[in-house]
Amino acid sequence: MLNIADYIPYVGILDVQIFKDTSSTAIEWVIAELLKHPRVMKLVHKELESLLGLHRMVEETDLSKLSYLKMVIMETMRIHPVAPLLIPHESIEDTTINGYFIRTNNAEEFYPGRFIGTNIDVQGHNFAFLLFGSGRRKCPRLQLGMTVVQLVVAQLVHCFSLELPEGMSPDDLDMTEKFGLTLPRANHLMAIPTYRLSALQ
Ligand code: HEM
Repeated sequence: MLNIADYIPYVGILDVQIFKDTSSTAIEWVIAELLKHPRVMKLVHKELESLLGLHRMVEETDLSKLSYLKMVIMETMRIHPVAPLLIPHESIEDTTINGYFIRTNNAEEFYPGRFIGTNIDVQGHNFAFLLFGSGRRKCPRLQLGMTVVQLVVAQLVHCFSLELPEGMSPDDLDMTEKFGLTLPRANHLMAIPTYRLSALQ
């Protein structure tokens, strides 16, 4: 059995609290959402396999090609904002504002495909989506944070099939948050890994 929080080597090496808090929180939530949504996990595996095969690990230079994985990470961080004090909002009824249609109540639905065909990114230019803040006080380590989250998630998911502990179904997965300056899982995520890469078997 693997405690995902203990299995984040890049974060462990850099002994910087802010770095550990933000990046490891995001990584743990991404893996939790993937375990909760096996169909999305399959699509991430498919993207990784079609781009890299199963004979080598993901490298930093591969990340720009992993567009579905990036959407999964953005969708996870939209639902579980690492720095939650930028208050989240939700529409309580279907509405149109300045020509933009805003659907009711789908803010909590995990749907990475919502970013397809949009130019929404994490840079803080889209005020609907401010994962790292915006303007002069936005996160100065946005690039580092995103790169580490993408690389660690890509390597974990590419190298291992991750299964929930025996008898637990995706619907049983506890997604309780612990509110504070950051928004980690209330309980660490446990998963059972099996090697996928042929070189590692
Ligand atoms: C997934 C990773 C991360 C997320 C989601 C994140 C998010 C944020 C957010 C939302 C803010 C507040 C921006 C505002 O007030 O408008 C912030 C500020 C800040 N972040 Fe990050 N961060 C991440 C990673 C990191 C890392 C890795 C470091 C340092 C190694 C870092 C250092 C800082 C600092 C120093 C500030 C304060 C900036 C200021 O007040 O001028 N962050 N971050």
